[in-house]
Amino acid sequence: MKYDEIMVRYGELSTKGRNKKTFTDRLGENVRRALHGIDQVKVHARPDRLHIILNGADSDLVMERLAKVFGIQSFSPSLKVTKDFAAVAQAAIAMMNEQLSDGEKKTFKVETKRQDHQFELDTFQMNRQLGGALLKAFDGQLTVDVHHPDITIWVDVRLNGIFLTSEIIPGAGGLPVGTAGKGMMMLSGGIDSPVAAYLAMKRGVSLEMVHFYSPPYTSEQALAKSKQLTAKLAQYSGQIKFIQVPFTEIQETVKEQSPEGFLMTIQRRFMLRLATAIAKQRHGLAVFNGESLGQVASQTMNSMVAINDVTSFPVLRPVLSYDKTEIIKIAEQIDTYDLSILPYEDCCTVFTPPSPKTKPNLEKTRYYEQQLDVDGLMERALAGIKITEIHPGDDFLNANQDVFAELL
Ligand SMILES: Nc1ncnc2c1ncn2[C@@H]1O[C@H](COP(=O)(O)OP(=O)(O)OP(=O)(O)O)[C@@H](O)[C@H]1O
Repeated sequence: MKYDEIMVRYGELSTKGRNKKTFTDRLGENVRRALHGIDQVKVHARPDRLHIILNGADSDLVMERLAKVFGIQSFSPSLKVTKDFAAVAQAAIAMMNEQLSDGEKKTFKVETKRQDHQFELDTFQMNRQLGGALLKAFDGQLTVDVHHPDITIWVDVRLNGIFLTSEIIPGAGGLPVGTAGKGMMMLSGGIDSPVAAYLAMKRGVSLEMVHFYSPPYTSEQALAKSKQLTAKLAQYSGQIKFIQVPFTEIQETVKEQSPEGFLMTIQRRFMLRLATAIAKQRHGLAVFNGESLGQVASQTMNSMVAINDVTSFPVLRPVLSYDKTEIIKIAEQIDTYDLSILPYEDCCTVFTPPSPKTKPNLEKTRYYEQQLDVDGLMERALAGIKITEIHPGDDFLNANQDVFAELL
């Protein structure tokens, strides 16, 4: 069906009182960004609803992109007709036709809302007359059920025309990305951190990805994979800055100079210190990671105490209380799982000792770390940072197809 408009209902943001305009403006901007390249559409973010005027654009494509924009409760593809009952009836019959296969019997109701009180029919009259027209057109196939209908035709009599829809499609929920401030996401190539990133963005956080890599111990493919995950996540937020931080010197030094039981904790402290320093430079308000309580040695509360010691920034862990199976389920939903399980060598895996401490002692950790040139190592890692801007749909893996084929 050739729809004229997609009508969008706001999610939680409609409860935000005086901040509402900031939220609706931001959502409007995010929707425009998500529809980038579909030039003929017009987006109007009004206080009560957001309207996307299609001007002939493919409604399926628009809705596919819209389904990934946070801050939307639901949306409905709509037909627009002139303020004339015959035109309304014709559009409703066409809509019903789409929903009924030959000879199928269904129940229905018409539900009208009227903004234009000058229109000749009130809501009750419209419900009755349009219901009658549909019963006549689909004689024997349709019966009215006002309580639990199979199909509802919603009619909205507005000042600029009459809009009809028969579908309410659930949106992504959450809050518009950007309304909760900026955070630094520690993104590995694993399963958990992309899911944590998705959940943080869902609560309105605008993320920049911080990725530690250790050439030659980690390969170009491992880096490409993290970038590809970022491109997937960018579908939910628009472009994302990807900050790659060289971590080789730190890992080699820690491995060489620290006792084996403390390698992991000290490496993690460097990661968090670097993520905090980057957040400070780039006006981020918090650091996010993909830790889930008790999952591995570095994710016990004792380890968190020893690692968190290096920062005064909030370290937020969106998947903290999720089981692995729950995390995997989300990863599958957001289509990051297949990428995450591609075999690759993470900088942590390469340097992880066989038996890291699950209860590292904070004083001893500090003591062993003091033996290292922490400031120099930090300075050189920060000086080697490279930042790229990643857009939804960017392709890093196919650009590396040959090397990737070797991995599979
Ligand atoms: N190379 C890396 N670059 C950036 N962040 C990292 C890197 N490795 C680990 N992290 C961060 O530390 C968290 C814990 O890492 P770890 O490897 O212990 O756990 P994980 O549960 O396997 O997480 P993931 O599946 O996200 O890799 C990750 O979720 C991520 O936020």
